[in-house]
Amino acid sequence: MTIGKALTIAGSDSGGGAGIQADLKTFQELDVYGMSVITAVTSQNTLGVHGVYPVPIEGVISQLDAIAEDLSPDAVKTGMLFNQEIIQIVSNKVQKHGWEKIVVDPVMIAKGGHPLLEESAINALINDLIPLSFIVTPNIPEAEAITGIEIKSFDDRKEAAKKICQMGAKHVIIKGGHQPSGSEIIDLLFDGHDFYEFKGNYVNTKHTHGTGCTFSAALTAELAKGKDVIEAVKTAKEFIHLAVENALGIGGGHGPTNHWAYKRNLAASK
Ligand SMILES: Nc1ncnc2c1ncn2[C@@H]1O[C@H](COP(=O)(O)OP(=O)(O)OP(=O)(O)O)[C@@H](O)[C@H]1O
Ligand SMILES: Cc1ncc(CO)c(N)n1
Repeated sequence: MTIGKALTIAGSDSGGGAGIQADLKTFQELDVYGMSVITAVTSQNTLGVHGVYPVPIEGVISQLDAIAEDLSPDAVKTGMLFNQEIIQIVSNKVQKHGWEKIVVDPVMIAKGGHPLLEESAINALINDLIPLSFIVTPNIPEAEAITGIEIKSFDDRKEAAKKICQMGAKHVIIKGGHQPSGSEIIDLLFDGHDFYEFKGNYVNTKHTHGTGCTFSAALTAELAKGKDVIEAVKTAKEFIHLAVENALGIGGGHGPTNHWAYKRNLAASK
């Protein structure tokens, strides 16, 4: 039996709804073997971020090298990278080890407003990581920070997507969670030539902690299985939609999504 192998390079969320924890849960649910490089430990719950503790750079290097020596990931995602030094190391190692299917989720700010990336690191993200990416998955504020384009309309989003591909990304998907279009949320994919829209009903809930991480992890899992980008985005959108629709109601703030929902729904429909 061959099994897809996916690696997440991201921060730990003690609350379990976002970051490394969301990524590994998602990989598991999509039948992909999950591995992790932890860049920072965060103390968080559904109410907010209490603290951020970056892993010393030697620790990040050592985790990346240990994986490269023995396990070759079929797809790799990056999440919270926190600072310029970590971004540059990740960029070097990705190139050195010839890892190809790189999904860059340019995590910048937690739902409650706490920064998860130092502002001085945005240039490193643009110069060192985006050019290596197979796909970048910004939300609207992240796309604005990367491109300097203020996104108010769908046309602004298209312009920002073009600019991100010009920076060297093979694909970009600008997610619509921060700007619902009526009763729908539209995620916009650009492959350098064409635009594709992925639509889903907007679910009126405050339980959206980790939606971005879960979406990009599902996308990475599908790429690790060898799916093409359109198929992978379709599955990722379905996965996150069901996860939000069936949120667990855990915690007093922005609760986690339901990582079991996609597989249970699939099993029930058989
Ligand atoms: N209320 C919702 N109902 C349905 N789908 C949603 C909802 N909120 C987000 N999504 C979906 O979740 C995915 C992530 O979108 P979003 O724009 O929220 O990312 P994000 O802001 O990066 O998340 P995070 O805050 O975890 O970083 C997208 O596919 C989006 O369509
Ligand atoms: C560790 C971590 N990564 C990403 C996010 C964004 O959802 C978060 N809240 N925490």
